[in-house]
Amino acid sequence: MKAMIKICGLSTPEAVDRAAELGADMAGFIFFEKSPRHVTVSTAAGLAQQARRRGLKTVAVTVDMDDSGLDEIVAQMKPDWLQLHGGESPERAAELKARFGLPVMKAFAIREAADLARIAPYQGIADRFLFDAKPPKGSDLPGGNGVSFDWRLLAKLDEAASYMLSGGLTKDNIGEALAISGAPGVDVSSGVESAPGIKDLSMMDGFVQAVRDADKIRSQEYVK
Ligand SMILES: O=C(O)c1ccccc1N[C@@H]1O[C@H](COP(=O)(O)O)[C@@H](O)[C@H]1O
Repeated sequence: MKAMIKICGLSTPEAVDRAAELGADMAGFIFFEKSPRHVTVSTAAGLAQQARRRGLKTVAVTVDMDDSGLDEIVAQMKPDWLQLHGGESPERAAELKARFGLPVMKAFAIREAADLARIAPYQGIADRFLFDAKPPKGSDLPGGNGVSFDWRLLAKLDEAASYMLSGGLTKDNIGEALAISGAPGVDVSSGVESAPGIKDLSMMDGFVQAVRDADKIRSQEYVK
């Protein structure tokens, strides 16, 4: 089984190129001003065009954004996906899906089993779920905190569930994270950075290689 890979918080042409060369599936661009990964709409539009040309699906990462902000992003960046990383209700997610005709990835902050129950009203609305850790106390960021949660919680999810695992993933823990969770996809941001917001190309290499190594182990286990 080949895990889908999303590399998030890209902000330079070099990092977009490397994500494509490495065979990542999705490139995420952050629209959240407090984030060290925040990009302007015009920067994201240029990088997304480059990413699309190189075969990556592009994701606009937004947090409880209003209609006018979203209109501008969708018109200029033309994302393939909308990631909703705030407290967007099922009704809001459905409204945005219909408004833009785009698939929606809804993020959930997970600490305990009860947090996973919150996905129920989004079934049939969200095209994919994204499971991230709850932000640490005092953090200004709803995501991109480099914090993990207990991956065992995901092992009980329906095998057909479309989701990505995120939160504190690195080349050193991704093998274990995939083995424990069985996640069909992974999303990384700070785990491939040398400093907040600065993507490190060799860390990107290491992360993708570690995912592919884990894929091999998973497919051998499947054959057994
Ligand atoms: O990365 C950010 O700064 C960010 C800001 C606002 C919403 C979401 C954000 N990132 C998401 O967080 C996870 C990755 O976190 P980590 O750094 O690997 O722990 C991923 O889903 C990003 O889309």
